[in-house]
Amino acid sequence: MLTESSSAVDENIVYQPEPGGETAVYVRNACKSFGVGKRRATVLRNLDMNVKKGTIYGLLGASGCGKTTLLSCIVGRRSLDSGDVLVLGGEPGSPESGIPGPRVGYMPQELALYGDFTIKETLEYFGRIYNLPGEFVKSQMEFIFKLLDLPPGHRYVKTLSGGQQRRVSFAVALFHEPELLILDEPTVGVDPMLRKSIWNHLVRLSTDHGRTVIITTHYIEEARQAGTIGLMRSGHLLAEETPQNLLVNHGLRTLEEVFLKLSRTERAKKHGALTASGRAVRPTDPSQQEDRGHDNPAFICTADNPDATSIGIPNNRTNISPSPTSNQYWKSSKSVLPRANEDGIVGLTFSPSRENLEETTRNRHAVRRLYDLNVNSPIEGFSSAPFDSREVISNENGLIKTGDRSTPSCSSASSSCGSTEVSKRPTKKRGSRTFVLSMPTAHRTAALIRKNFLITLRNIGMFAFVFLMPGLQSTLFCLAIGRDPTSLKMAVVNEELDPSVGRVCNYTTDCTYSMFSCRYLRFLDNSTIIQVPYQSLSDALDATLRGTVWGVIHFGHNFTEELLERQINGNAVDKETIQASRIGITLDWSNEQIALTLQHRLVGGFNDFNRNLVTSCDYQPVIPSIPVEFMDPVYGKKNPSFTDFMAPGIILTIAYTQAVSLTAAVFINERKQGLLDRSLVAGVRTSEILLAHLVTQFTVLVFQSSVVLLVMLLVFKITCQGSLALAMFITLLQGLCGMFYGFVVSSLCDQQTSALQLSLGSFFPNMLLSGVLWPMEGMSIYLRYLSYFIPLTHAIEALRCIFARGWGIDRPEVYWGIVVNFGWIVGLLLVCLTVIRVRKYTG
Ligand SMILES: Nc1ncnc2c1ncn2[C@@H]1O[C@H](COP(=O)(O)OP(=O)(O)OP(=O)(O)O)[C@@H](O)[C@H]1O
Repeated sequence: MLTESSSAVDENIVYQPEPGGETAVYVRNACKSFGVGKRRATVLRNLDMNVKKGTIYGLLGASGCGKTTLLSCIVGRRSLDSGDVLVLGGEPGSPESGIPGPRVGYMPQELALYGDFTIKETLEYFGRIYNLPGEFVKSQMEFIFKLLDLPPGHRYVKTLSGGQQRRVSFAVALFHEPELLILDEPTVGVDPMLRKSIWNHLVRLSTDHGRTVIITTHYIEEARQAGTIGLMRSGHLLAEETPQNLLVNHGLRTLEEVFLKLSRTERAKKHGALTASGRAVRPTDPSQQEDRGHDNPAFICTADNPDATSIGIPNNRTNISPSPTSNQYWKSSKSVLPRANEDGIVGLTFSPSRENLEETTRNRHAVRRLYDLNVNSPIEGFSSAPFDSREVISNENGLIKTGDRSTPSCSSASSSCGSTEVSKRPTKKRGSRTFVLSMPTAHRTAALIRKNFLITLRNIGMFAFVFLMPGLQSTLFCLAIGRDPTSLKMAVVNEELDPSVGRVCNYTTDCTYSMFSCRYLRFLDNSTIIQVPYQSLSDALDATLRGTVWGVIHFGHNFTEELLERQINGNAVDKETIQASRIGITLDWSNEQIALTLQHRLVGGFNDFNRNLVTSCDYQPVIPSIPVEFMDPVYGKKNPSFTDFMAPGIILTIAYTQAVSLTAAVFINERKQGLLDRSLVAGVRTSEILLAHLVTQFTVLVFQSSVVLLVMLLVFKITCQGSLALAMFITLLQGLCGMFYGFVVSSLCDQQTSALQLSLGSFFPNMLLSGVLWPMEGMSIYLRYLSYFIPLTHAIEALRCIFARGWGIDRPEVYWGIVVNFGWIVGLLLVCLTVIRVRKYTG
């Protein structure tokens, strides 16, 4: 373990570069653009960088000049459009390099910490990721807490101040004592005293322990303690020198003055070049140039000999850092022999002709061997990776060229770095080296699972969403959906009533033929219909128009007599009698469900009244019924509830949407906060992240599905005729399908808002077309075909068959629900992996 007392460090210690150092990070002709078409902005343009092992490299430059982009390419989180990066002897992502893995400590610009972790838990988490021994973790924690003056370990990260949080983030990068530290602005928000102590520690790490540090900072003067300084502007380095050399060579007192001078000189050169070439002179305000996407024609790099291509290789044995401003590359057209120039660069130049093809290929191998000797790769059998990018390119004419490394290759025509033919990376399949779904390791997967559970349980919002929401949703569904409406006011206009002649309501149940209106009203369900008496039909209709009541029940003056007449004389009665014997009902049909309920109750009430009357008069109760009888149903109940119909769809929708939103939220949050990048750079694999989330999500799903089924089946007595285990299995599968859709959403969206839009945008078509709300048989035939392609449709049908019909897995309706769900899971996983892969190489 590194200790603070390992070297007596003066507060104003200045780093002296170690002679004969090896290369830790090597960047050549790095080009990187963002966006497409007119919005394409070139951020790195033919950038060269050489970081020697055991040194501190201060990367300085104005905001937006591309520092973070460069670091993200170095740590393998982004890919260059063209050019090469070697880290600790290999391309980031290749097995030869230290990235991803414990050889590198990365502090991203974002905080990249879990707010719901304590400081101690944060360090322990990364200790588990790196598989550090417990004793080491303990002692290292003591040391780091002292060194960085961290608050007590039990404090939650989210409760710390901004500066304290950055120190914790810095502690994470230092914790496992990596060979290479990559720190993106570690001293922002840190007080001057602590800043000094951080720098002193970095110096100690490099001088006493041979660690390499790349650090970006806005505080230019603090970088005096660095061994080398790279002054960056508009995507390339203005200078790469020791601070002392920069000050002495330019005869200035501060690095800030040197930076300004170099910037002005470059601007003047560009200005001159542009004016001399007769082209329009662009504004020379540096800020304008920084922000314009750096597509300044002044960066156009032209080859001395456009027909020739050349390769420049650092010769570390001579230990001279190539400076992009100096004549760093040696060139000689038509030569095929490697030669070293005065800057220690070994160069080869090839003529790209058909005849030279064989020779060219031979020379490539020669160069590779030379490179192996010169780069001091610690890896035996150093792969062809560094040279693949320079490999021969077969163009459409069958001609072969090598990538031109001796001359900057920013494109002139398209203003885009690396867009010329020679600077493309043709033969190497970049994806194959970095995107491998390799086998997960136990320690990292366990650390990730533990972290997932801790976050879920600690965050109150998350906890409520995960554990309380499904129960609440299903309870609300059962309480709010499918129940019959109650307390519906109906106006009753009973002209039969006339107390002056003794026509009052009696409550007889005998075979009495009087006041049938009152007798009928007694059979109306009081919980559904509230009878409100009105004196006149016009008043009652007026009340309906005003929305005071849902309709009117009207009895004529001689209702009882006319009804008897109609029943006794049957077909012989006249039209007037028929009209006077009817109960006139006028309903407000603006609400179909309410009107249907009233209709059902009013007709049912008449049937009950009729049955009661004929029974009391000793007739057969079936006499007044229509001669159509519904026998016992084959499946389901005679009086089915709409809740029963909707329940399967709601259960699956809850499982699906919960999984989508949880997965998308977790991943977008992690990526936005830089947590995903930090974990991936630390060596966590995509397969481990997926597996850990799968385990966490599956556990959550089992809980959620159990709660939903419990609430629906046990508390609200939703009918389930079939196997509960099968129902549970389909519900879990649907949840997994939602989880994989959540992966797709999170891989496509960078922001929570766009994820929300995508999730909600797909939620409604899913819900409307899958038959949750209405039978699919009610849809047009074309829409029905579309709905078969929705993940919920078959699963809902399967669950309905289990619930209502008690069918098992032997039925096609049930097993199709399972098969289609599996298909969706596989399909969504493939989409997600493709999106991640595409975005890695375009972002
Ligand atoms: N994903 C992206 N898509 C489009 N443009 C991007 C993206 N990432 C960075 N950029 C642009 O690239 C340029 C360089 O950004 P970068 O973050 O590398 O700058 P920087 O030097 O680190 O700045 P700072 O010191 O402020 O952090 C900026 O103009 C930025 O807007």
